[in-house]
Amino acid sequence: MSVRTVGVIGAGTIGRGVAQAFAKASFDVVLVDVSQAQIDSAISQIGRDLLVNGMLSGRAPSEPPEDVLARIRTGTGLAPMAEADFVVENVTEDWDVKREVYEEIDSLCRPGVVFGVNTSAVPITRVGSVTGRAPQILGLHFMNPVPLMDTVEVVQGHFTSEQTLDTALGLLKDLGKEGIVVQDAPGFITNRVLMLTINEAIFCVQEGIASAEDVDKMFRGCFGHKMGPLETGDLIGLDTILNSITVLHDSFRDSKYRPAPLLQKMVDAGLLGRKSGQGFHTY
Ligand SMILES: NC(=O)c1ccc[n+]([C@@H]2O[C@H](COP(=O)([O-])OP(=O)(O)OC[C@H]3O[C@@H](n4cnc5c(N)ncnc54)[C@H](O)[C@@H]3O)[C@@H](O)[C@H]2O)c1
Repeated sequence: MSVRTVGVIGAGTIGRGVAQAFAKASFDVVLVDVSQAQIDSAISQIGRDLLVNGMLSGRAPSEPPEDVLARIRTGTGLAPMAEADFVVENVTEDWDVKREVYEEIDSLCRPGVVFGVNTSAVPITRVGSVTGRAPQILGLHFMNPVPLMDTVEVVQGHFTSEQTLDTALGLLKDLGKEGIVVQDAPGFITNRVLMLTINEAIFCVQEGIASAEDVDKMFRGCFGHKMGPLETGDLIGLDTILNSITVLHDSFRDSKYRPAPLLQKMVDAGLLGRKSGQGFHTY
């Protein structure tokens, strides 16, 4: 099936970036959310981003932002998904919320339409099991901010077909992104490794081995990373880090994923990183 219209469900942090990336690459986009306020905020952020990124690139914009925005239609229910040739779901990371969405779109969308699951930890095979189209379901773990990150973790569920993978990898190429295929496992690759690293860095600070500033400085200076693990944790949100490492702990039942007590304490104190103004660093 050739893809012209992309359905994007969820207009939050990641969904708005996904909508922007597809519209910029000349696809027609239908962006839906349960909240009109989220849609309004998404559309104004996309407009601002298109302007700023155009200026930062130092090149004349290939297209005025209003032309890109004109390719994004919006709605507050799932009904418009009936028009989609390909769907990317980006709703809240809560299995009950996601399950309801998949049950509904499975009956709304044409047979053969592929569903890309954007999730940090929900198993792709489980999503497939609540639909009648498991071969057409795969994970598309976009990174934040979507328009600037050129690699996507593509997750093959137990029943995901090769044809589905080919369709998705081709679409990502159209967005100027490379998809890297991994198998379905808790946290996939990115979150499994990253969360463990951030959690271990938090243990080091807790034990007084080094300050948060020095831990981050070492990762930047010694390894050439753009950001250290604690800065990265602050960017993602320490509540999200705690949630993710807890999912890994529950899934593997392996004590190496136990959350650092200092991480739990900071979340209890409301010190969540950038979004609260204070985490391991001050913003
Ligand atoms: N934030 C990140 O850095 C990041 C990175 C990769 C993947 N993800 C994954 O992407 C998904 C979304 O994360 P986010 O950070 O954008 O969350 P978010 O909370 O910013 O946005 C979620 C959006 O989903 C909407 N929503 C909830 N129920 C809905 C429904 N039934 N129908 C339509 N919309 C609904 C909410 O109103 C909200 O706007 C999660 O599964 C998350 O794990 C997030």
